[in-house]
Amino acid sequence: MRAFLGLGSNLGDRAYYLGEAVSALNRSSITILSKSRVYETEPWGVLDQPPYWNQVIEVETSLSPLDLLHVCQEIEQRLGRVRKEHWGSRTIDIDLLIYDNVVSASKELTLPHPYLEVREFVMAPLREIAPNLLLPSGRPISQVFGEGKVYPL
Ligand SMILES: Nc1ncnc2c1ncn2[C@@H]1O[C@H](COP(=O)(O)OP(=O)(O)OP(=O)(O)O)[C@@H](O)[C@H]1O
Ligand SMILES: Nc1nc2c(c(=O)[nH]1)N=C(CO)CN2
Repeated sequence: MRAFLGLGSNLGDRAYYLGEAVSALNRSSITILSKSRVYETEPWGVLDQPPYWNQVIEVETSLSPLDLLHVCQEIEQRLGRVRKEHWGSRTIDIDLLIYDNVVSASKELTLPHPYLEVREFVMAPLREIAPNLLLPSGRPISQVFGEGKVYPL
């Protein structure tokens, strides 16, 4: 199945953390189909934190949504992610944005990602690699812009 993952980092060597996360995802059960450019983005939600670097990748995977989530969380742990405040700074964050047409609303995994369409740090890289995507809301991605300024590196 195809899925889109959102990567973000705003602590430490952001390029290192994004690069390590992408290469850690390129494993037996996950094939990376495409990667967006990296974008420097203004913090969303909690504003007084360092700017992020964000990227979106498209993958093909045989993993279930939950197993894919757990792989992402394992990579976050390995890259030293420490959860302090919600939406706070982190070395690396890997979110499941979209997984095929799956809609799930469990606390552990909500799909599509609940903030997908309101975050320009997600929409800009996603629009770059999937310009004809029809969003879960039914709107074409070319017509949907989230909040926040983004600057492609
Ligand atoms: N689509 C999803 N992708 C990633 N995590 C999810 C998703 N849906 C629910 N979660 C749950 O959200 C919990 C908190 O994740 P995390 O701390 O990364 O949130 P955040 O990245 O700070 O905020 P946000 O989820 O708004 O991006 C995780 O333990 C995970 O189980
Ligand atoms: N620019 C930007 N802002 C954020 C980000 C992020 O990845 N990029 N992640 C958050 C929590 O997931 C909260 N705010």
